[in-house]
Amino acid sequence: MLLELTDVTVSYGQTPVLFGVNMAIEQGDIACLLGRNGVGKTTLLRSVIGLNKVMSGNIVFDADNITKVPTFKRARYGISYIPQGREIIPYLSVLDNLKLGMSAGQKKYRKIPDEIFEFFPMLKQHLTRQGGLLSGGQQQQLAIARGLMSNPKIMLLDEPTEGIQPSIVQEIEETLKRINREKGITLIVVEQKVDFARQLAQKFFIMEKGAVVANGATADLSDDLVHQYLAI
Ligand SMILES: Nc1ncnc2c1ncn2[C@@H]1O[C@H](COP(=O)(O)OP(=O)(O)OP(=O)(O)O)[C@@H](O)[C@H]1O
Repeated sequence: MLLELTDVTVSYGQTPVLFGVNMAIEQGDIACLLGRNGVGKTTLLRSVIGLNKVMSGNIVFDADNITKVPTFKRARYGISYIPQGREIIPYLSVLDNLKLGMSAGQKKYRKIPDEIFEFFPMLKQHLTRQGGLLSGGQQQQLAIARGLMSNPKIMLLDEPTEGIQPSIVQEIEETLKRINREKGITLIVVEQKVDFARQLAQKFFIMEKGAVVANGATADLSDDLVHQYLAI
């Protein structure tokens, strides 16, 4: 198992948000994390990268217990987090935004590796442009590329298709599949769009009220489950 969460509990102040989450991700998986607004999906990703403190339970990554390891060290272990809203630095160039990702990982690149531009050819044409001037879809691609710069084993993506036009969503889906296939990088993707999740991922986890309540192969993600846990 590459990543295993056991009985993970997280609170904001006195308010518990995750109640004993269990989740197991194998090396090479593409897993989607589904659930209605506010059930704790973002909190779960933030706990894995160390931005939310775990009150009880354990997070084991690549055979190491990382529950109390600080965020910067988790990046060195090979965990990359691409937050919702992408968090591109608007006044920095595309190149400088990419370089920000370099320092996070264990292996430090001295220049942007060519493969980044093979996955995202668009970035090469816009290297000197300010990040804030890119379209939403381009910023998302930049955020994923920046996440790759730390040479991760796993990437945690929070709603990578949110607010992005359908043609770019398709492109992002294909690129994520290539990153998984060609680099063997495991992906956990928080997603609202069930169709996108079904096409991208082989496995699903559904959350409800701070816990994982269903999981399995996306081929078995039934309309009943969608209705019960995801329909608004
Ligand atoms: N910084 C915070 N302080 C207090 N409560 C918070 C904070 N961040 C989130 N919450 C609460 O924790 C719960 C889980 O939020 P979280 O963002 O993890 O859910 P989510 O499933 O990712 O939702 P969404 O799809 O809206 O992003 C919600 O009730 C939310 O209001």
